[in-house]
Amino acid sequence: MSSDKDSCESNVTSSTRVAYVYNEQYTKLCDQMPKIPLRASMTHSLIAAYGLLPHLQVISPEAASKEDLKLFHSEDFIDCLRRLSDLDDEEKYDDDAESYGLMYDCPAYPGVYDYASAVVGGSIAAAIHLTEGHSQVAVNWAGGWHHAKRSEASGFCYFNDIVIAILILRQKFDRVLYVDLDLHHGDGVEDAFCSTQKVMTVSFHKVASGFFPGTGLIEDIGIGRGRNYTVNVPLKDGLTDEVFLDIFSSVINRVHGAFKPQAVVCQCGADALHGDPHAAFNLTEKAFVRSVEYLREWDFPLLLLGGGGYNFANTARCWASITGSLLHKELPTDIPEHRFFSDFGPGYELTIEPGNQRDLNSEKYIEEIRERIFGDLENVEVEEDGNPR
Ligand SMILES: CC1(C)CN(C2CCCC2)C(=O)N1c1ccccc1/C=C/C(=O)NO
Ligand SMILES: [Zn+2]
Repeated sequence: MSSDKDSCESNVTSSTRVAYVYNEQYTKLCDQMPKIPLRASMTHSLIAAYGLLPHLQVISPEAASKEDLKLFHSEDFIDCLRRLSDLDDEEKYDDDAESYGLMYDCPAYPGVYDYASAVVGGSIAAAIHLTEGHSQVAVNWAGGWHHAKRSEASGFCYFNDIVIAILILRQKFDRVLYVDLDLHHGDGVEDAFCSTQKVMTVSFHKVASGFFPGTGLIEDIGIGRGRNYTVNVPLKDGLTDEVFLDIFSSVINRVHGAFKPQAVVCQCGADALHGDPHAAFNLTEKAFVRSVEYLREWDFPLLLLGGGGYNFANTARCWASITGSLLHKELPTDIPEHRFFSDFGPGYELTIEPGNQRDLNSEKYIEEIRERIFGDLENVEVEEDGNPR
């Protein structure tokens, strides 16, 4: 006779369990990223402080091997990053470095190879967890580095963990949907899959003159066989939760109907939040939580990744809120006492205030881009293949 506990445990099936990539060494390594110091620990500590760890299936990652990295990156780029990462500062920059983007925004600071390959290992572990059917949702908040190219670091992204995770999902799922919620265009992932019908990339991001990376225009819809399988939703400063969720749900609904994805990867870069130093959009965590809830409703394998996010307390608030929502847990508004409590002042609350910048996204503008995207999606038709998931 199983006890209540056993029976309640047994009804945690693969479809309700949420896999969560974490181990102490991994998080300490991610904490060392110069531009986001301690952000990984702040996110994990808040999730732990809300008592969510016992409800998560923690998966401990290993660093990606060179073979793993070669699924997407060129060997010469991998070798160069390895070499530069082991040097200390003086003889750091040879002309190789420049051609691989390993200067300026992406310095090959000591240990960057270990950090970047650990993060790829985290997203690989999450993707494998989904292809093996152990859970329907897997989360790697330290992942999401969407700008990295095959042979070039870019925008503070060194190895593209997202592309490699999608390639792994593609070993089992015929059609994979990639959704990018980061403030910046997910150019590295779009470039990797712009000429295939097997991966549809949908990026919601700010477009403005001089704003990085400068790509992701509405007319960029993919090339060759991949034409119409790239979707870009260019948005302007002042975006609100309501306007975002309206365009998000209408576009994603059409994408779902046209592309019929069998697995979804969603990059949840939190630099689109109000309070981020970019000070671009007025979004709160509700925009992210509701977007993920929307994707969750389709109940196919879902991989969630982090990305940008330079107001570290707000980034932790956003990703902890998403994690709570995945577990159908209502999190109390008051931030629990924990190691980083003092960073959550002055309000010490989980919710983020909406920004009040003027919204440059007029109704007319939003209607124009919605109609344009709907028109392009009319050209997408996938035959319902017989393959099981
Ligand atoms: C160096 C960081 C990554 C940090 N950062 C912070 C510093 C203070 C305010 C924002 C940037 O703007 N950065 C960038 C610099 C050059 C090019 C790209 C990015 C960001 C990319 C990104 O977030 N993609 O999703
Ligand atoms: Zn970003």
